[in-house]
Amino acid sequence: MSALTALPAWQALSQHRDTIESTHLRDLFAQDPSRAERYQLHAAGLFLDYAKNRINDDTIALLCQLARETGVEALRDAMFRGEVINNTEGRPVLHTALRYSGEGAIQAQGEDAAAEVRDTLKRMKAFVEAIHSQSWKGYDGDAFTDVVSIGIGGSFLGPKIMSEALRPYWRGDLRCHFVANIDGTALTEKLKKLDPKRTLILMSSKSFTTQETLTNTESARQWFLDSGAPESAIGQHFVAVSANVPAAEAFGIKAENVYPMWDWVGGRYSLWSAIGLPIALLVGFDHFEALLRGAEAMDTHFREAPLEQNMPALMGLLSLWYTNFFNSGSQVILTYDHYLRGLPAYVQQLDMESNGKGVNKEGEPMDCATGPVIWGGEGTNGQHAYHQLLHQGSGVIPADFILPLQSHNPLGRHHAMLASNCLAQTQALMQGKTQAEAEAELAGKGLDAGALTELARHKVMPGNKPSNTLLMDKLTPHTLGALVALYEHRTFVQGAVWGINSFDQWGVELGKVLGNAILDELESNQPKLDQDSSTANLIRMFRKGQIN
Ligand SMILES: O=P(O)(O)OC[C@H]1O[C@](O)(CO)[C@@H](O)[C@@H]1O
Repeated sequence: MSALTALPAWQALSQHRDTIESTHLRDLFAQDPSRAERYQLHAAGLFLDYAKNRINDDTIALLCQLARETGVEALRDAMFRGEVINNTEGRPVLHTALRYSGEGAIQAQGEDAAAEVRDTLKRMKAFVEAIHSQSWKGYDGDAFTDVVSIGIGGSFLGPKIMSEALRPYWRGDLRCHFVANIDGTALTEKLKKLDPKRTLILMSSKSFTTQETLTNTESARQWFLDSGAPESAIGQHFVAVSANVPAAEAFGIKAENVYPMWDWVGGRYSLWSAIGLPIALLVGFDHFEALLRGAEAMDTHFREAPLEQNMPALMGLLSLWYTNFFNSGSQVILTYDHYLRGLPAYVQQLDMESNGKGVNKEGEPMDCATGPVIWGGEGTNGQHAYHQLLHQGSGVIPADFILPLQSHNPLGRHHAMLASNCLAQTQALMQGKTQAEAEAELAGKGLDAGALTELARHKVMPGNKPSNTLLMDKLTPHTLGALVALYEHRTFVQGAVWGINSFDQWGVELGKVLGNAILDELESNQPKLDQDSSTANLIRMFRKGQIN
């Protein structure tokens, strides 16, 4: 047993689970009419109803005790102070500094991170306004109409998904096209519709070493030059965001066109930095700042609210409750808003790259599960597909339902219908359907008693399936910022309890190294194949371009 699973709170939760297991959620609601009032929270413009979780007051008390025994609050405070909590890379973790609007300093290994952020925001603002006012134009005097944003992972998902989420706020004078994959089709399909004279290429790579991003940018440069643009025009059309300014300059991007990133911001936490420039270009700098303020409001709440009333802490602890005490290997995020359809993929990267770890900070193997599989999609589409498994599958898959109360596109009864589906799903998962209810539904349909009982068995839904419901008045830059920061901190809380480093990603680095070695073999004519027999055979086929 590890120090973690031996903790008094962990042990108490293991026993408490049996108490909870013996009571159906439906009965918990029946026994306590005030349940919804007791298990709800407001923070930073968001409302969380967590009453449909398999919990009682003891569960919350024990989960908060576990957080205290594992030092979650101390680690949180150390993160905000800029201490080196990413121990394997020797770095502070300061994405919260990116949205800090105070005047004070935040020390990050001898630098004032807050001052650097303020300077960068000023530069970003000037850049965005120059493009919008058309004081910065293409080399032939044309205003920019299109931006191609090249980046991958955290340098892609945040800007893309948040831009989609803020579509109602787009200015309308610029389009943005996101290219991440090394698959040449991705870039080719985007570029073939664009006019190089009116296109700005925005390349985002914290490390400036990522194969996909470097290769896509090189190909975009070639496309630009092949169109007849002079080499001297590169400076007007290519901008980069990177923590590696010398490498960006060596690549041919002018120093004044390189916007900084810092080692103390993880890629998957970086949309608040210059990595978010595509968002600012699409919605304008005021809305980008509102996004930062929403995140900052959630930071303040996370920092100040006691654990029992702390939205990210409670969501993180509830997630851990199911992962570690109910063996739920996955969790689903269901957004009832078309603009938020990308959020599950965003949280998937955020959570799985952060908490997909098998050893703790000391490098010792974990003896309990860590990061669950995160997946999801937009309602109501999923109701006609994978919700079947949520309702009648054999495991427990906790769900987060997210619903803005007002639509940006009020259209007849659409929004009420959308909301009714969202609420009905949370209710159906919680209540389920008993054998008696299923039989009552079938009565009068002309079935004999045996057939009726048998068919009813297929219609039984166990219920007792937990969910959170997150509401906001409307999806705005502010509420979106708060929502994303909520998931960031929820991820942090789980990693802190598990005692893992949520801020490195050695697993994804392995693929990069092996990929380069195999690339050399694919492009070589030498028969030498220093690979296992399966990989060697696949390489041979690629060299031939034929499967036979
Ligand atoms: O911004 P970079 O350095 O190009 O990295 C892109 C992405 O690659 C990763 O390192 C892993 O593939 C992510 O963490 C990161 O967001």
